[in-house]
Amino acid sequence: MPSPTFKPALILHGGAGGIHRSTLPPSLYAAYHASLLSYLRSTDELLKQGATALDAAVHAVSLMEDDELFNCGRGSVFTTAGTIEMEASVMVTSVHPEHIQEEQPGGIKRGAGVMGVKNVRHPIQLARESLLRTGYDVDGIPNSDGGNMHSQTVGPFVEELARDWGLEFMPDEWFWTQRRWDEHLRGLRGEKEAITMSQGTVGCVCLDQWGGLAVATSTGGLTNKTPGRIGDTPTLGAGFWAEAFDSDYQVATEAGMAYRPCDFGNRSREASPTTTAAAASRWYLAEAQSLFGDCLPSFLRDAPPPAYYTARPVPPSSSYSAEKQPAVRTRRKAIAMSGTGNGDSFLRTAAVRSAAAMLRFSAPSSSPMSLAEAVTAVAGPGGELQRSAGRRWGKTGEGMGGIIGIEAEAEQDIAHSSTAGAGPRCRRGKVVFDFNCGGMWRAWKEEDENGEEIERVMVFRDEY
Ligand SMILES: NC(=O)C[C@H](N)C(=O)O
Repeated sequence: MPSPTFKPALILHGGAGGIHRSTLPPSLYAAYHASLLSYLRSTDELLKQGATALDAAVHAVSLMEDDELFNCGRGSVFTTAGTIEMEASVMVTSVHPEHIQEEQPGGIKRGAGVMGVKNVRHPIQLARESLLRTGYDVDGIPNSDGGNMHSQTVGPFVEELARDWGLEFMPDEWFWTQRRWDEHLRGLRGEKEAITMSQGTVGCVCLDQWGGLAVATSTGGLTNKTPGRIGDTPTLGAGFWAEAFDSDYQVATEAGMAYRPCDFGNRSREASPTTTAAAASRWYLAEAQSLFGDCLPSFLRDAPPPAYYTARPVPPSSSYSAEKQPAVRTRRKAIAMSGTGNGDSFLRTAAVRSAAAMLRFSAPSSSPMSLAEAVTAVAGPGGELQRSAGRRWGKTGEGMGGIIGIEAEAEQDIAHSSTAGAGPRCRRGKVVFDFNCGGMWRAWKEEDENGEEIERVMVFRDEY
């Protein structure tokens, strides 16, 4: 286990949709606010006591599954047939490369989704068990945990597993709520909702003290969905995602090396061009050109360096003195996201993995994207989700939604530096979110740059 050097961070969402000031009564706002604040605080407390990101995120979502305000667990919406079919998922990653594979709970499978679930009180706990029980240990030796290596499993088969694994079951009446039933009936009659809360999926993203990130998401789906419909919530890359990647780069200057601080893509603190990865690629290309000259194929001999992601370049040859050798920095980034909204649109756009890919493949370049920018590009106003609705935007609910996430970063010297192996330098996570519709219920906690704790609960862009 790496040392506990990260400041925990977390964000919850309680759904996004056509929520407007004029139709949101103060009493309903107060109820959501109180629930979200209390779950935020108890989850934060767990993280501070040393819980893993996975356990903390599952804790938060379990609380929301019991709270009928939210569209998950008790309080789930109904299908056209008047049944409840729930979906949930979890995924983990870590800022530490060795942590994810070897030691982080869930590191083997990384992500798991369950769908078409009935009567399981906490579908999120079923998703957690599905993640942790793999049938094998990290070395591939079979064990008897009763699990398998599948990433997605469906009811009623997954309910059998839930029984075997000792999860709690509840009768239909537990899940039935008047509010959702009325919504179901109004929907069948073709009446419009004043507040389209049926999109109230819940999600939680946590960063723990060890640099572990986890996302947990749970939903009843969309009001009056067709029985058997599978949404984005249990589908990897559509409604949830977590991944980590190295953006290695070399820093070489005449005088030695330059250090680029961890900046989460904040343009106002952008490093100078001489310290960017693009500069490093140029440096390597120049080296290759001078060493191999005409032996290089013409596209490499004459071409400018690529602006896209490249594999880690080989360190320079031994003909260079120690002073002139560049420092090799590894900036490892870990991200996790949870989406909420029209799941069919999230599926069609592979929404959260698209955001992750934007970030991953824009680095290292002279202008790597931050997670905030990628989330906005997908779920912000005018973003990929909204565009995917075409002329149906605003009419069918298509494209509507929001995404929450956390980006964490650690920077290490891995060669040619007196601090090589000194461990990660940056130990904060950055909470991000955006949405393209009236509102998104969300609550978050993080540390600002001065170490001050920020605690917020909001639904609109501005305070209620
Ligand atoms: N409430 C939601 O966010 C709905 C969910 N994304 C779905 O389409 O199943």
